[in-house]
Amino acid sequence: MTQEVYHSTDPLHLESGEVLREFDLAYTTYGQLNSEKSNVIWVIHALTGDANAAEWWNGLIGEDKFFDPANHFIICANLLGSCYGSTNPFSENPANGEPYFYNFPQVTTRDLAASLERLRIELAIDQIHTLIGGSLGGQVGLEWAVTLGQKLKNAVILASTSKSSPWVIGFNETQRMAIESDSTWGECHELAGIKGLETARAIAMLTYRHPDDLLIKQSENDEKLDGFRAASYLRYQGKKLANRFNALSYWTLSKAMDSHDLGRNRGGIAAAIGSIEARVLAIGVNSDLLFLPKEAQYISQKAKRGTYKEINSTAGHDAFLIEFEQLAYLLKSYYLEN
Ligand SMILES: CC(=O)SCCNC(=O)CCNC(=O)[C@H](O)C(C)(C)COP(=O)(O)OP(=O)(O)OC[C@H]1O[C@@H](n2cnc3c(N)ncnc32)[C@H](O)[C@@H]1OP(=O)(O)O
Ligand SMILES: N[C@@H](CCO)C(=O)O
Repeated sequence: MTQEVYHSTDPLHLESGEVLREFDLAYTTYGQLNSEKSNVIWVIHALTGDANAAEWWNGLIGEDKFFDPANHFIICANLLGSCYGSTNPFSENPANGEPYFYNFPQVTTRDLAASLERLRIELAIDQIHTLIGGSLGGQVGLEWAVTLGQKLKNAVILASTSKSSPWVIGFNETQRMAIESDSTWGECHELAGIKGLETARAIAMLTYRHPDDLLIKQSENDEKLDGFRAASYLRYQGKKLANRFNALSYWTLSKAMDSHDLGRNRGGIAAAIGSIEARVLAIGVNSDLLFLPKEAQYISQKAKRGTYKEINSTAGHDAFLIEFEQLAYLLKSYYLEN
């Protein structure tokens, strides 16, 4: 495993019209590029993930796992705006030498894909065998797949969509409202809005799970009036994220998710999906209440060479981070068929 930081001094022109004069992308690699340069697996993390894909996807990546560093060159970069080593709102703004804080520019999923493209060029990777990402990672993956053309062979898009629905945007807005209601929001330090972030994560968790999942794991054994397990679970999850993330990065990346519209300036989403040269495997989760299975099905239907497969789980949206055995099985059958 290697962990590196790519520093770009070439300005990144963002969709908003703003410019990032320079930026960093922290990235992790596992395994070696083979002599044919044909074994690249590029992983894109979700909203609060990091570049260490073999940690959070440990059932899928690692020795004797589906993506094995003995055979594959696996790479994952921390997304721009996130707080795990890439340029984010707490990074120094080269225009004034101060952290960006609330002046960090709006970044879109297309901008995030453009930053990954810079890293690909820097690493002289001419061919990506498989690009794989879930949720926000799937959105960025789709954006990148459109521009990669024949440099990409397979795009695996998990629990994601070609355009963020009003439902997704609505949930993201309630989470930002929670952050805004924190009296420390607006202050310039890493704990600004942190209590609000706890609430935001608690709201988000309800969209990442399914009612049946909570019924199985958080039901009460005794008859009580208060102190419910579901309540302590959500509070715990809020604190857990607040201990490893910050509200400004969360704000930035949730806005990026809202912005996602593969068809923007491309004649609509059907045309944009249809322009992807790679094979596309869209995987939905039957219990996903956030990114609905029909959104993944749509991607597979509009792709020139699309396949749809489904994870069966009570886990809800986050099943793509949990159901490793099914994922490995679906991937294996997909590669055998294609
Ligand atoms: C530096 C980094 O960590 S960044 C990279 C890691 N993160 C990512 O990549 C983001 C993607 N990952 C995720 O979103 C999550 O980790 C997931 C979806 C994969 C798994 O989520 P989890 O929180 O582990 O699963 P789950 O919903 O079952 O909750 C289990 C946790 O809730 C706790 N819990 C369960 N029920 C309750 C309850 N009633 N009250 C309080 N706590 C509870 C458990 O003790 C457990 O705590 P732990 O995480 O400290 O072990
Ligand atoms: N649970 C995921 C978000 C949903 O894809 C994360 O925290 O990154």
